[in-house]
Amino acid sequence: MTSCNESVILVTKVFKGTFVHSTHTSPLEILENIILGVSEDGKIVFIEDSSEQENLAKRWGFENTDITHLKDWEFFIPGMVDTHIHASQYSNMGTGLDMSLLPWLNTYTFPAELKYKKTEFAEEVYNKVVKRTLKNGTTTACYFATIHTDSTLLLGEIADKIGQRAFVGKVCMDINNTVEEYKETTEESVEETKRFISTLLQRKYPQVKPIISPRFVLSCSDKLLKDLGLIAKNNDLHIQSHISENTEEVQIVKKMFPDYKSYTDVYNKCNLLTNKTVMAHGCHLTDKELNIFNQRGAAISHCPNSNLSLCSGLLDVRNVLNHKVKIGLGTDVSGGYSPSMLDAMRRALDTSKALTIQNSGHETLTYKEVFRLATLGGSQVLALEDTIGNFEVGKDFDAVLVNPSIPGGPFDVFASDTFEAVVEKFFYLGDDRNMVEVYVAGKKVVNL
Ligand SMILES: Nc1nc2[nH]cnc2c(=O)[nH]1
Ligand SMILES: [Zn+2]
Repeated sequence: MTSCNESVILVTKVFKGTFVHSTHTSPLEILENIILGVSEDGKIVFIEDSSEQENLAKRWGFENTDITHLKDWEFFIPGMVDTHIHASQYSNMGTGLDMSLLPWLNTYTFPAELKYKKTEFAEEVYNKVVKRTLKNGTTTACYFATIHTDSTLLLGEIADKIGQRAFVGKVCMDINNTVEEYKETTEESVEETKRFISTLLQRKYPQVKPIISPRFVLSCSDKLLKDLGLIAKNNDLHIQSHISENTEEVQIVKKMFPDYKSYTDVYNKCNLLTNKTVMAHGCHLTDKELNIFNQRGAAISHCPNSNLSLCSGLLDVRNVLNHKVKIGLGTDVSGGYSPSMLDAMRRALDTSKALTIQNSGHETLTYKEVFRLATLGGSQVLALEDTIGNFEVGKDFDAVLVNPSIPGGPFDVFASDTFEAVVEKFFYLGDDRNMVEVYVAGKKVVNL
């Protein structure tokens, strides 16, 4: 296929069928009878009503035989964005959820992360986590790895090779009083972070970028936090950490940092709260702290499976939205036991319904809203809204082809169903068996 007058843009893929996505004004749009074109470099060139097919074919130089027709009931959704996942905890996923956060970290998680000193171990797990999440429709993942630079670089290499869009973070921690081997000196942490960033950036992966990753306040000295804030500022980098996940953690932070006004104030004063920051959890943030998030343009990753599994808290997403703070969803593997963003959507709904049980005045989230959180919301959280999140001309084609009636699939579709009912069933009941193709920047990275 060639283009004519727009000679520099080559349309290499054309799909015809139904597209389901979110916009700022509508959490769920079902666009039927659509024709969408993707350029050689993976960008959406047009998305129009199929009645425009002939005009588009002339303008962009494609033939009828170049068009891929979606089958009955099939639809595309935007690739989902996991705004918080620990790649290194994937080997523990589905185990050890019988404790609250701090004992869980000391008993299961730090010993597990220590194993990534060996790059052979990292290689096996990181290949598996990237493949598993992609197969579940996560086209963008924001990963924590471990303190080990070489293993973390390997995670970046693997995400690039397999084709997932990713932020990759070398964990920074210079405090660990329980698993003493699993920490760095302050200098090591800073120097290795610099090495990690410069090496990863030199590799010029198109979709894999570094992210500054102080573990959380309880694992980092004041000096380390400040130095990392400076590195992020000087290099205009993304930042991720954890905040106000559990009440015990919040109390200890208060005691450790009596001169700061709040947990949020600690990160803020260290230059770690920017419009490229994503903080996981935030279950116990006050309205004052949410206002600081809003002012700084910082975002929250809501990790409802983890919040329930570790009995951390119930984040009031409606209140976060009312404060105009950017918010998306995270699996938080392995505090969360599922690698699936569909699960994150369902647990976000469960959490919102639990809040409604406690307070009938609470405005429950809808299934459409949690879909928006998993896609467009996630793109905002990672400051990628101009690149991904929904089907708009100029954005990259990150997409999942859903076949709701796949033989042997997890639910049934009836001839009497409306299209919207089938989309809703997929969100509540679907799984990776329904995700028959996955695209990142126009490239097919999963094919059943
Ligand atoms: N859920 C979760 N919370 C944390 N807080 C600090 N580290 C972690 C972690 O690995 N998982
Ligand atoms: Zn986490």
